[in-house]
Amino acid sequence: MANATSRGAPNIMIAGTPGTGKSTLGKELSQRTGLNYINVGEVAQAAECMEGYDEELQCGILDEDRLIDELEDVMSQGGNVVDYHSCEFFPERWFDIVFVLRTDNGILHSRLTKRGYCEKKIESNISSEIFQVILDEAKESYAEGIVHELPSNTAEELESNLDQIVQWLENWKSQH
Ligand SMILES: Nc1ncnc2c1ncn2[C@@H]1O[C@H](COP(=O)(O)OP(=O)(O)O)[C@@H](O)[C@H]1O
Repeated sequence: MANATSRGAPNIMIAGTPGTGKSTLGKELSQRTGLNYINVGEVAQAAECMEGYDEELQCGILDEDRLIDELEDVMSQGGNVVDYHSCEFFPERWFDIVFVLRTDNGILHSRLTKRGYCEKKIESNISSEIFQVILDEAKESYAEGIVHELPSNTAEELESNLDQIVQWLENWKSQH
């Protein structure tokens, strides 16, 4: 079974409420570091890992077991940046570090409005962000010290987050 010591490069999880900037950060990080970017929502669609549709929240319902099977090989190899809103159902052994992006309510509201989400979906996501649902789930699911909260409101914060993660990656490489 692959673990951090047998992987040639680390696996990084980028989690957070929709609209907090996961794909913006994840894609840019991949470009700067050469890590493989995985958008879990897109993989799930392409590999038909959906098991229905939530009419109220207007989103697909993920078949988590199928998705995990689908990603197992690539995750075992290491060197991935994984973008998905939640991370509590992934195997803990997959990730060397988990970042949870956080965005102020007003900013998040305007990003989700621009995205064309219905009011119910916006409210549900804003309330999830207020109650830091994703952050708490991540903390409950991964070892202490693995989960890090990152502010994601401005271009300056994006740049600072990228710098911090690139620095962490350099340290990881020098230690493995
Ligand atoms: N740190 C940031 N500062 C300002 N705008 C951002 C930041 N991160 C993301 N955005 C913008 O917010 C919107 C949502 O970002 P996105 O990466 O698609 O979020 P997610 O993948 O979490 O749903 C996009 O329009 C993006 O350009």
